[in-house]
Amino acid sequence: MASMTPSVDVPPAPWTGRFDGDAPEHRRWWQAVVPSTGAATSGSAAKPAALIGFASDEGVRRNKGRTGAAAAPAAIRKALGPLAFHLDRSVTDAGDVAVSEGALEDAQARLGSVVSELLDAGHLTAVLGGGHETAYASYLGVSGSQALQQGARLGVLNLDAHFDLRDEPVPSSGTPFLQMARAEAAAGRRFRYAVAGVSEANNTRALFDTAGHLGVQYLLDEDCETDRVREFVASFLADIDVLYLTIDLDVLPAAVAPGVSAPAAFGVPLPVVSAVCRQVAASGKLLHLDIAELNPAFDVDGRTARVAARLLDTLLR
Ligand SMILES: N=CN[C@@H](CCC(=O)O)C(=O)O
Ligand SMILES: [Mn+2]
Ligand SMILES: [Mn+2]
Repeated sequence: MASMTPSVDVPPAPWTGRFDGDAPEHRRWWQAVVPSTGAATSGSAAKPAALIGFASDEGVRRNKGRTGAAAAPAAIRKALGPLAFHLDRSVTDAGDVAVSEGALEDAQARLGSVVSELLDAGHLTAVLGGGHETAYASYLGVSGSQALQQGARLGVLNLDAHFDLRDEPVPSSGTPFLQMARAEAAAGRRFRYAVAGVSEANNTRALFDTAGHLGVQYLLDEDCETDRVREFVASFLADIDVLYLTIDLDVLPAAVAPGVSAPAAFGVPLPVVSAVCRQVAASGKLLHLDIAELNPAFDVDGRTARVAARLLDTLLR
């Protein structure tokens, strides 16, 4: 008898999409995804993937942004459902962790526990955010996993127009990577953090200084041409054992990703972001990923949700 993974607030709901038939050659995501039992079961060689939603607006609200990201997990599942399923791995849906009445820290801790548990059961975990406060919850999950406890060197790669290294009294969508830096220092580990797509115009001198002090490796949006990003990512991957990839959809140009809190005037082109996803997926080092900052209230005909779904499909190949 299948049981729900403990600690989620919203159990997995049925997926929907176009129906072309029951045979394997007709399969789409909505027909392939099964509700999570917490245990990893896979008939194929690749690790099974587990999707977990983080229905959170609280980080963006605290960061003075445009709220609406709590509706993103459902919007991403809706965009993924009709896509043709070409994956070599099985995919389970663990449902959502939700933030209630401003209790962000509690929800981040709970999502962290769910992620650790799914990682330790042998899954490739993928969180559907939520604002970028999702990243600190992801980090809690990754840092609590057996892989890290056993000494694996973690790298955090962020595709984002922003550093999200704000030094604020209250955690938000603007602070997750400074929170990680402090937690890694407290654990006596080196914080390996790289950001591709940083917009100089949208990060203050103070944020660049913090990045400098922390030894953050970054590439500006204007320098994100495919070969250069490929080299940047390859050199980051060379120095780590396991990767946590986080995609803030505002790394993309506003025309491609209008449904975010802070749309990018410049942005990194989708083919470049997609190439990074393929590179990361092929590296064998991807431990965990998340996709953050989708805001369906500002989306145009589901454009941003479709991009999120397409990138997830690429990453889980
Ligand atoms: N996740 C948030 N990132 C940005 C938002 C910037 C903005 O709202 O303009 C930040 O805090 O820097
Ligand atoms: Mn951003
Ligand atoms: Mn961000």
